Amino acid sequence: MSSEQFDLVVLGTGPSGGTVATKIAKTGKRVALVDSRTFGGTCALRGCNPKKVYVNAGQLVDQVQRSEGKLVADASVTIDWKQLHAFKMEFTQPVADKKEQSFQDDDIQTFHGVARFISPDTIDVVGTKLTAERFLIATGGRPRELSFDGAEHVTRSDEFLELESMPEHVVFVGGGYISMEFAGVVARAGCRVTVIEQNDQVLTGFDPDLVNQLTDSLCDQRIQFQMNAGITGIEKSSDGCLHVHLANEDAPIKCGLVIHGAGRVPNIDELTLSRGEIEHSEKGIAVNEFMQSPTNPRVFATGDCADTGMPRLTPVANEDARTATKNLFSDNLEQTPDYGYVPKVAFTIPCIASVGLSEEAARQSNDNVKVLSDDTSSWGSVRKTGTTVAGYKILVDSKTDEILGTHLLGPSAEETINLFALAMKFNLTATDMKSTLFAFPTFASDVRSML
Ligand SMILES: Cc1cc2nc3c(=O)[nH]c(=O)nc-3n(C[C@H](O)[C@H](O)[C@H](O)COP(=O)(O)OP(=O)(O)OC[C@H]3O[C@@H](n4cnc5c(N)ncnc54)[C@H](O)[C@@H]3O)c2cc1C
Ligand SMILES: NC(=O)c1ccc[n+]([C@@H]2O[C@H](COP(=O)([O-])OP(=O)(O)OC[C@H]3O[C@@H](n4cnc5c(N)ncnc54)[C@H](O)[C@@H]3O)[C@@H](O)[C@H]2O)c1
Repeated sequence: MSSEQFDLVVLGTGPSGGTVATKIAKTGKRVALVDSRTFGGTCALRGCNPKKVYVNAGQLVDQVQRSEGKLVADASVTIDWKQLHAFKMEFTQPVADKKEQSFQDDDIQTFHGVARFISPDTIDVVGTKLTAERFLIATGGRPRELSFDGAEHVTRSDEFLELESMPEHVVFVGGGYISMEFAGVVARAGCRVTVIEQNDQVLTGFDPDLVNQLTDSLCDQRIQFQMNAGITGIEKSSDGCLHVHLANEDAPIKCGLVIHGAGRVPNIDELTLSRGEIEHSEKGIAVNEFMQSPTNPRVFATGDCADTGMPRLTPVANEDARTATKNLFSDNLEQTPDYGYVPKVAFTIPCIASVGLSEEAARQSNDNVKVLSDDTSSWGSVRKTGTTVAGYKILVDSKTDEILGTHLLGPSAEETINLFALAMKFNLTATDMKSTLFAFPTFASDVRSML
């Protein structure tokens, strides 16, 4: 077994690991970077970026179809899944080689394989021992294991993004981000969709009233919901069809594909963390406010694998990375993350977005909550797009004028929410926002009418 010594070994090449490796290498430290899959991580290869290509296709078809007889004369557009996949590959295919080359250009030594701790200061990567002064664990997340019979027939999100055709009927397990985003596209591709959710709301974490407005509109578009539903098993018949059995239904749902959208968990099982004396739980690797392991101070963790209590999103992974970069070789640990108010967007059709407190949380912590809300589907800005689903809910402290939370549904919600994240981070009041001139006609200019 060969062995090598580094200042820093980074596990994972996603938004958090790759960034830290590059920044520390530029300070002259000897850095190694390990990944068990192709270089680039989830966001660039199997998450945000390729997903957005598919969502763009779905949104385009949706808008054209809604605009027939208004903006366009003929709405006969279709999604060719094979062509869409090929277009997605234009974005994902070059990533691994480009990333690895750029790491190597920065004198980072790259390793391929599963990293496992064999002691507090050494990992093994397929037979090579890497010893280091510091480690950064940034191994991300993976789909939660499903416990029902036939779970092996469920297609994971990364496999979904490699498919070149869609069957007539697609079932999604879970009604969170992944299912609701992909379901919108699959439906616009002409397939029938069933979303099976174990709870009584899909898209938990978003405003329930806006979610209901969204799901009501989706039900008209070949998407059906099975709420409070438990899957007891999936069987595959000899003709290749899948039969999804639900606890509360006699007849199984017959479909061609079942997609996993039932949540992700920290990807830490293979790391043999106990041998590295690294505290962890099912919520991820324990870290203090400096992103450092409390039980092995040479180890830091960032992104989806770290137990920070933050949403598992790319901007959070980026902020974790900024924090870890500052602290890894600092004599005085000082840098803590500044997450501000993390905006969340589900790229449904149309998008739903949120930043700050929910109405329920705001009312629990504040007696002066003023709720500003409306269905904006009749507003001119929305009608001009052909969209029929839009709304907002803004929570303001009636005494201080502070914006406590903002929830948006409709065209450009994914962009407009960032205005509120900025305003809330820098303590702009509702009156400050209302008195700001925004270019017209834009969706931002609606903000003045909302407040
Ligand atoms: C389908 C999908 C869509 C998403 N869309 C969005 C979105 O629109 N917006 C958003 O903000 N977030 C989105 N996310 C979440 C986002 O991708 C993650 O929050 C982000 O990638 C986390 O970055 P990370 O650096 O923590 O880990 P990752 O990007 O997951 O990278 C971890 C890397 O570690 C490697 N690794 C794992 N185990 C080992 C090991 N033992 N040894 C060596 N290497 C290992 C993996 O191969 C991987 O390359 C999406 C996720 C998915 C799955
Ligand atoms: N736009 C974005 O920012 C974006 C997009 C995709 C993924 N992500 C990230 O990836 C994570 C994982 O996404 P996800 O959609 O898999 O999870 P999720 O946590 O968003 O939603 C999972 C849903 O599945 C349900 N569920 C779990 N087990 C079930 C079962 N056996 N039967 C029926 N329902 C079940 C849960 O009740 C929940 O509603 C997200 O939490 C987020 O961090 C973000």
